Amino acid sequence: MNELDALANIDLKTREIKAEKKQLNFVRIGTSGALQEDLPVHSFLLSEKGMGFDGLLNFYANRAAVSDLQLEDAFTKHTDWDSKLTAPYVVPAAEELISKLKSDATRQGITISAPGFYGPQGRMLRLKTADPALNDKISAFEFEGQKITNYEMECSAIYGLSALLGHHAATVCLIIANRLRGEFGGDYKPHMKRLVKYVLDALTKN
Ligand SMILES: O=P(O)(O)O[C@H]1O[C@H](CO)[C@@H](O)[C@H]1O
Ligand SMILES: O=c1cc[nH]c(=O)[nH]1
Repeated sequence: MNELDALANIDLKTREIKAEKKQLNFVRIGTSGALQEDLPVHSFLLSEKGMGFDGLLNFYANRAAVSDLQLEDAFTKHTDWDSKLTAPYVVPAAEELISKLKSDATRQGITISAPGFYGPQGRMLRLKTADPALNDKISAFEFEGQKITNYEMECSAIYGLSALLGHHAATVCLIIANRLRGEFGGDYKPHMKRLVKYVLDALTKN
């Protein structure tokens, strides 16, 4: 994100920040695991908010200005969040992109970006997780009608840095597994092609 912003908004010869800033649009197309039982494998999930378990945005000044602090507070209380973990941050997607990408073909929700695929998403092989009930608490969480729908690993950082830098971002993921139903989609490439076409069509119409 910083590199892409630098290409647009820093004069690389003089190393000065340009007076007039260019606003970029970022749309992440990814894969994700569902955290709600009614979210089918191979459905398209549009992330209205990104919730970071990675702590990235906490390193930046003014991060509160772009964050949904009420939702963060409700979530940390609901999960009895361990203070030794990084504080979760929540950043909304750009409304302009959400309205272009939202349709009957998408479901909307809050997406958690985890800093790892195993423990940070509640998966256990030989190692047990610190709070084995965390995924159940996440699926049960509701704030002002909003629910957490899925796990992946990049959305929240893209939303957070875009918002701080004045860019627009959205994420649409193909659901490739439903953790609650124990469903795993197998070869998802044809469905990913469908999603890429859907996003390109939605962004270029009108
Ligand atoms: O969405 P893509 O880029 O497929 O990446 C997803 O798959 C990786 C985990 O296997 C994570 O990076 C997650 O976000
Ligand atoms: O469950 C999943 C699926 C894809 N990517 C993730 O990070 N988690």
